[in-house]
Amino acid sequence: MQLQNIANAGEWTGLNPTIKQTLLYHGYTQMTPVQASVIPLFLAYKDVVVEAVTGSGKTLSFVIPILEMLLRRYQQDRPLKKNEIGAVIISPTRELAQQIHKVMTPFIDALNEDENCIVKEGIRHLLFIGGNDTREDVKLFNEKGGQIVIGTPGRLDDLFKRSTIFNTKEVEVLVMDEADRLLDMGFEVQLTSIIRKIPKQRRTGLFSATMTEALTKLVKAGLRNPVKVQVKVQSNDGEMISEQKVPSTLEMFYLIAKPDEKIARLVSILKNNQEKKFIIYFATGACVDFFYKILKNIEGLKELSFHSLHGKMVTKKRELTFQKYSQGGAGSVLICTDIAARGLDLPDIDFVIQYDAPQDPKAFAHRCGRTARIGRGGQAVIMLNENESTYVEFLEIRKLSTKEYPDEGGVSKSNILMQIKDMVIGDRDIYDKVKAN
Ligand SMILES: Nc1ncnc2c1ncn2[C@@H]1O[C@H](COP(=O)(O)OP(=O)(O)OP(=O)(O)O)[C@@H](O)[C@H]1O
Repeated sequence: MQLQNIANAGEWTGLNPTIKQTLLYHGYTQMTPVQASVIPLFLAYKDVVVEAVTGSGKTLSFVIPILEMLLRRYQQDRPLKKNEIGAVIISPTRELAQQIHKVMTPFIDALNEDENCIVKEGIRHLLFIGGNDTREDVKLFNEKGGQIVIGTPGRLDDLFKRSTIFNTKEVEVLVMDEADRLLDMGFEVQLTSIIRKIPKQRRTGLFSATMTEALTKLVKAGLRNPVKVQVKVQSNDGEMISEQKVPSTLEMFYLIAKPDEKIARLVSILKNNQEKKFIIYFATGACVDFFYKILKNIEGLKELSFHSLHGKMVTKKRELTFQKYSQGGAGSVLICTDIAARGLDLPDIDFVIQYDAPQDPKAFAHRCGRTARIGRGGQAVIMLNENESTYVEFLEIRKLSTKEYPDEGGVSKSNILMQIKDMVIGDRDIYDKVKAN
């Protein structure tokens, strides 16, 4: 595999004028470094394995080439028939798939509005994710087809197997976003099954901020002589670092607290930084439900607006929560599991708190990466119990965090515990959650 290390941004060149106009309209005046490297490679029909820091613009680096390659095939007089798919994008979570769909929408709208667009029947991108009715998915595709499909691996595999109306023989581009996560989540069987249905003569892209050894197998099975793109990050002292997974505009801290002090420290951070937008990670869905009920009722936090998100919630509720939190400003707090650790692009998050250390060490960087995106600043704190203090060494070795978060005070531990006790006694539902924890 060839290795390309890049650090510089660049001008948008050689793109369809409508696509370029849409980029400029959105204020994307220049390509980010990852885009400057990946777009030309993809357009030169190379397979790519892309490892670039969180929030560096990886999504557009595959969205743009997919659209350009689709237009190109129509220019070459190779249009797609109604039930033929030209590109498949696989994402590990429903939220991320929805986000990719949303990033692509303005480009497709602009192309469809352009009377000179070569795709006269219109370009359609369809979203196929778990939680929705598969019969609706089939109906939707059957009605008008879709040249680009975006989805979660289980649902895509299911649809491609279940119904012969999805013709994948013309797929030219396959993208696996957060590719390492797709494998970690145990989707290897579904990925292999999808890959088998797609022609070998395709372009494939694997994208993530963190790559693992396990991916080597997938790369060997699914990619042909790929170029590996690693985007270097400039550290504060000017050194170029390629192993860094998070941007240098991110300030990272840890704090060590006894179990009975931890919640008071959390309350103190929230109370003392009410002008910020937060995301807080917990280990399980039960913890999320519990802290959601508790935190919003704690004195001093009632002005904040809390939202909760985990995998056991139904899709509609997940969508609604995500939408409300995205629109919320200062004082919005998302309480969630690792379901919201990767890929989600919420540019105005100021503060990431990891109340529970992640089980998978790679999730650390992805969680932190929800803030400080595209040159903005941000802070991230990981809260550790005393018996987890070796985690600090792990962070130091990885050059991730060496600063201890100061105790901002203003909160009495015994008062917080008293409030929680009252809430637990008064609420059977919370009581059950406490027992479950
Ligand atoms: N060329 C550009 N100029 C300015 N902003 C951009 C550009 N490209 C993308 N962005 C913005 O940067 C933000 C991050 O992009 P994106 O979500 O693609 O990052 P990512 O690398 O996929 O991050 P993660 O690893 O967390 O998934 C988005 O808000 C996007 O709109």
